[in-house]
Amino acid sequence: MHVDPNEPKGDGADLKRIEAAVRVILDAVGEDPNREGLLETPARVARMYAEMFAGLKVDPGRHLAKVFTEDYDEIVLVRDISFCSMCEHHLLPFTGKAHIAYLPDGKVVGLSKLARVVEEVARRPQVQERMTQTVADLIETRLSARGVAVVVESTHSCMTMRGIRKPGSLCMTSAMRGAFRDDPATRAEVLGLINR
Ligand SMILES: Nc1nc2c(ncn2[C@@H]2O[C@H](COP(=O)(O)OP(=O)(O)OP(=O)(O)O)[C@@H](O)[C@H]2O)c(=O)[nH]1
Ligand SMILES: [Zn+2]
Repeated sequence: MHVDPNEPKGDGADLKRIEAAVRVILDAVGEDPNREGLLETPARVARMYAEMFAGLKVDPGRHLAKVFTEDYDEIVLVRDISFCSMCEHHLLPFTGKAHIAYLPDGKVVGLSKLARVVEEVARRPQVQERMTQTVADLIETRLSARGVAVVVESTHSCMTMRGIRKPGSLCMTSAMRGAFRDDPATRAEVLGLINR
């Protein structure tokens, strides 16, 4: 099969089919997809969806494969990891911050890798609850952590721009595993650090 090296890469997404669908949508809302300002729009939107959904084709857990043996068994917390995901109900963005803490069991991971996991898990159509749990599951299983706490706070465009239209509303979700779930003092400690 001939592959044009200049053809935009869709990271697994079918750009041509997305383009065709966007043309249909423009037409259906009463626009003229052939007017000058909209000519390139279907291709732009196709690239945008490929980027926003790039996390569908990858295993975000691969970032947790490289670990460092470290004699440290207290909380590791990376706070304020910004992300942009897509609500699967309206295909509108929800954006905010994720906070990730874990209790290592003899091995720690590079701090940036926690942000890489969030970044990739975010790039899927989903609900915030599932995103929160997916991140927690990956860290718990790949690091065999004694505890994992994931707190996500975000603004859903589908609640601010349309529908109920409540700008400023914030949705918070959390997934607590291991000691953070079972031990109230450990849970209180991590929530104190996240909320500080
Ligand atoms: N639980 C949850 N709900 C979400 C998330 N993102 C969007 N929603 C909600 O999904 C729901 C979809 O409700 P529907 O009644 O099927 O759709 P709708 O008529 O567009 O709903 P409205 O937004 O109330 O106008 C809405 O209440 C959204 O606020 C999310 O991450 N988690
Ligand atoms: Zn929505």
